[in-house]
Amino acid sequence: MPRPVSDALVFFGATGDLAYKQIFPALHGLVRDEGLDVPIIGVAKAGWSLDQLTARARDSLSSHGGLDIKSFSKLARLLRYVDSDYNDPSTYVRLRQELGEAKRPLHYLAIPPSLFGTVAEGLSKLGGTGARLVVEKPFGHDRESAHQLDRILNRFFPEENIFRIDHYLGKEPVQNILYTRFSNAMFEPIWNRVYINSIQITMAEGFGIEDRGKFYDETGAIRDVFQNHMLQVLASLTMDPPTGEDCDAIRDQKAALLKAVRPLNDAHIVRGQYSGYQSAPGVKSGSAIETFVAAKLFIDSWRWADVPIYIRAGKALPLTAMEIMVDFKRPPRESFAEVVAPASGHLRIRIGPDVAIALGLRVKRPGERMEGQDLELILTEQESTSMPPYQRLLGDAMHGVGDLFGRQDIVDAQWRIVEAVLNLEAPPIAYAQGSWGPDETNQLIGTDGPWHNPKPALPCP
Ligand SMILES: NC(=O)C1=CN([C@@H]2O[C@H](COP(=O)(O)OP(=O)(O)OC[C@H]3O[C@@H](n4cnc5c(N)ncnc54)[C@H](OP(=O)(O)O)[C@@H]3O)[C@@H](O)[C@H]2O)C=CC1
Ligand SMILES: O=C1O[C@H](COP(=O)(O)O)[C@@H](O)[C@H](O)[C@H]1O
Repeated sequence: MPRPVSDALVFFGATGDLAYKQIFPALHGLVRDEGLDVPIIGVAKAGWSLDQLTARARDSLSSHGGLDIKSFSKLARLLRYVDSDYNDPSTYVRLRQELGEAKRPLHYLAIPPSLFGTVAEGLSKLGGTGARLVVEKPFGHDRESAHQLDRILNRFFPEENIFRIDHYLGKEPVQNILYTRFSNAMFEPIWNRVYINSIQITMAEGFGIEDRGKFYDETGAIRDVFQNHMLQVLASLTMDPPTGEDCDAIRDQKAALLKAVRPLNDAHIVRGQYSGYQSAPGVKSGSAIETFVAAKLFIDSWRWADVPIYIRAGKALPLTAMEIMVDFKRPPRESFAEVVAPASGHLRIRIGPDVAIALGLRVKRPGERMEGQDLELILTEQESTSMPPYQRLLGDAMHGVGDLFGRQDIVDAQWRIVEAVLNLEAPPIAYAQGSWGPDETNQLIGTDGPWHNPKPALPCP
């Protein structure tokens, strides 16, 4: 049965980094492509006016995603602003006034996670039924606080109206991992411990924490991207095929997979902090927050037993790119008496900034001798021109469609994996900005290495 469409969109965190980089472009896209025509209300406490918020939206579009004058004027007409502290009860009274006739608003919490509970409680006093709540990651600060947060949210919102957003699930190339695996019968027979040696997933960011010091210094790389984005990508890559077609078919298999991932311990993790991090505004001096994490994981299942999976994510690395490398085993003996480079046979999946799926093969070099070379067959390569993830996900949430959002048991399984490494006593290891993180990551990968370092994006033709 079609669900009613939300009749207003409220976004908390209107002056923040996420709003600037992603939310304004998504709202602009929804107005331009999907005719979004409801009040859009930003809430923050910067002391801004509506004109300042509109100017910020214009600036955001010029730098991220492009400004279409007609759509922007419509967006500007729909835009409202409430400047108030989320801890102040009058914020919600003023919000109710701005909502006017709207009865089924979508509230999007793009704010520090420590405020999710306070805002959800404030919203519950607005009255009416049918309001939806979109909650950003990280969902909670650890496993226990995620349970507590669930209890709070479930007190005020029915489960079907809660949308736990992880924008990686809205990324076209992440959806394509599942699509390619399960739409080509050739992959399933080799997608296991018999044929796969190891897997590497790297999320590299060529920039630091910029002006997000306050948020980041309460969060760190494990909570910011590893517990959510990276483990979601891992689940898409390694889960069993979905059975059934309802919206939980994929999520059920992801939950089963994540529950089989062995929890991390300190022997299987390297935490790093880039030099200079502690002088960023908002960061405490002596901070032990990690800006880099590398981990070795195992999945305790028949399919994946003993296959090491290496995940790395960090800021201030040499470039911005996300790539997966699935390293296939060599044949049981080398028939041509050659020394073959590591990862000669592989599947390389590039998630961003450009997109590619490439099959690495060893083929004969032309000539008289049976001598080979490593080549890549690029299966798909395209510029990322698809719908931006936040546009896709906010559009879905407005329509009450939850397929691409997290679920309570999945979030819990993700926290379970990282729980023991969230508060390690050993401080993070310093690494130079522009390097690939601490040298200790090479010991972590050992003979399963070397690490596959993604290359810069190819220039557009
Ligand atoms: N930035 C990113 O690239 C991404 C961020 N996210 C998630 O989005 C969320 C927000 O992150 P980000 O935008 O980077 O954070 P920022 O610190 O940049 O923004 C926080 C926002 O919350 C507002 N705020 C904080 N405290 C209060 C308060 N007491 N009352 C009113 N407003 C308040 C701030 O308003 P004011 O400026 O007025 O203080 C600001 O608008 C996080 O959960 C993060 O995990 C998810 C994906 C990507
Ligand atoms: O959630 C977050 O994601 C971004 C990276 O997102 P991407 O789509 O650009 O890969 C990261 O920079 C940020 O720290 C984190 O909060």
